[in-house]
Amino acid sequence: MERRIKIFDTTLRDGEQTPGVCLDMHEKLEIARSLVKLNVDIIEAGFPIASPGDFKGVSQIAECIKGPVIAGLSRANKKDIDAVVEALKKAERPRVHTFIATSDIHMEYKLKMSRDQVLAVTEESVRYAKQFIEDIEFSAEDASRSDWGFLCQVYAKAIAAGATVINVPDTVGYTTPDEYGALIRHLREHVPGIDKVDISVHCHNDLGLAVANSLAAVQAGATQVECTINGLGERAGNAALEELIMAFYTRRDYYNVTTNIDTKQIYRASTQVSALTGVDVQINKAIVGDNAFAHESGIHQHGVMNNSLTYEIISPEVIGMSRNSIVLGKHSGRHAFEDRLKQLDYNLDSETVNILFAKFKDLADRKKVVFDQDIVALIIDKPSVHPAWYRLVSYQVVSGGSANAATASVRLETSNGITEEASCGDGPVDAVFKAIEQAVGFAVGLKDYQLKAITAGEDALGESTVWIEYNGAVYNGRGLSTDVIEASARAYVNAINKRLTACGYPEVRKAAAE
Ligand SMILES: CC(=O)SCCNC(=O)CCNC(=O)[C@H](O)C(C)(C)COP(=O)(O)OP(=O)(O)OC[C@H]1O[C@@H](n2cnc3c(N)ncnc32)[C@H](O)[C@@H]1OP(=O)(O)O
Ligand SMILES: CC(C)C(=O)C(=O)O
Repeated sequence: MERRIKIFDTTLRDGEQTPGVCLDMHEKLEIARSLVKLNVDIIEAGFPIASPGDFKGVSQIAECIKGPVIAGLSRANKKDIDAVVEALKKAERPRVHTFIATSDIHMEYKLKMSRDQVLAVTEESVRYAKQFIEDIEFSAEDASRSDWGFLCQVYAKAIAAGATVINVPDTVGYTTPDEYGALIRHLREHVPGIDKVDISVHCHNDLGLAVANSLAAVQAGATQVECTINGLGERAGNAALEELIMAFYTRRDYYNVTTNIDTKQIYRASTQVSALTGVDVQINKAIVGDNAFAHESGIHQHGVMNNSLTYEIISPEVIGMSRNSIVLGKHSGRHAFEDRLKQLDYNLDSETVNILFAKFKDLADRKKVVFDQDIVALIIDKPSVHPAWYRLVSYQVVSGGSANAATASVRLETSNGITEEASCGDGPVDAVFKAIEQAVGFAVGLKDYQLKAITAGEDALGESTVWIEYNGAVYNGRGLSTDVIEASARAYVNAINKRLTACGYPEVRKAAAE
């Protein structure tokens, strides 16, 4: 009989640990809603003790998102556990996820604790959390590099103290499929009470083995898999949700397991997470990369024309990707546009549809064909996601001549009216950024800048992502336009708005004045 594997999504916690990724509360809620559509079993919403923003993100998700279990991460101490319990107060199905490292190297150099101390802290923290919340997940950080005998003792203590899930992380992506499978089997044979709890796996991708290791663990009896959309996460990332799910789906004959995931939501979730985090999906990425269903060579094309199964093991419709990518143009009407939104599974209120339709018409005027990706980009770019402090009204640039010098002027709208500034720069984008910086009146702290085309063709929609840094925190902004300078300016203003929303205007002004 097929076993059902629980899917624990940690895009909003471990995924957010991806360098350069910083999601605000609105973005976290948008992603959480997509995770509900995907039908994941557990959403790890964040690490509440980490920052007030993280706390707020977890509590908002706990309040607004119904259906999946909502988990919050804590170290193995009372202060962290209290923060999780408080943040999850309004959750329908709360879970405390507490962890402590068990490898000799982590215990000696990081925690400076003996094995006996770690055993005692494991028991205390699980017992403490259990007073408030029934569902407790315990993780032995760096489990794959821990002594197996000691690991069995730690998990036995956690289960005796009330853990409902024990997680076996490959924290540094060190293990191999055979070794990890053997570890899971060893735990199943040697940890008292393990048959009463879920066995979870959490794999990092440092050697590119996160998905392979997770699959081997499932074959060895793991019942829950932790993963992220697009494989985001600390360093090389975590096991990618879309790869795991499609491996289970496509090779059901081999793995003999099922999940509750609605595979048709995969492409949408991947696109959304990529846009909101500013982390591109590599073109040859399995399942969701641009080339995943592209056939370049003649022999392959010939085979696919005769029968797509010759070279396609998954059909793109299964992950919610439309085969017919040319859809709408400037002569399309509102009915066709609304119909397309529904096909893409966006059920938006009529006011949002009105705004999007106007943007679509504007885009269609500048672009011959509007692809599904363009429409999704417009939806993700919708203004309600971030309260705007500044709005780009217009800009002008003169560039060329010696040493790429350029001058730019910008007009920004604020609640106090219009502000206008001009500046020189090292090229048009630099000049526009400097003019915007002058208009807002404080040092913005540009950290990184990226520009890409959403679809192919000379009239493609350009997408710019800008990362700025303030007080150690990084904020990313995104801008869309068929004009790449305008896209860049919009992204810059968007990042500034996010930074102001996170830390408030007066504080920024004060810091700039000091
Ligand atoms: C493998 C993982 O992905 S684990 C999750 C990693 N994620 C993050 O760290 C992101 C969020 N982290 C943070 O914001 C901060 O690190 C905080 C708020 C958690 C802690 O900040 P600080 O108090 O400034 O401590 P700092 O991060 O410098 O050091 C970690 C401390 O926690 C201790 N610690 C680490 N893991 C654990 C644990 N599981 N249980 C108990 N204590 C722990 C360390 O020994 C160190 O203690 P010390 O201050 O007594 O030396
Ligand atoms: C907290 C644990 C699960 C973790 O993220 C890791 O070990 O990688």
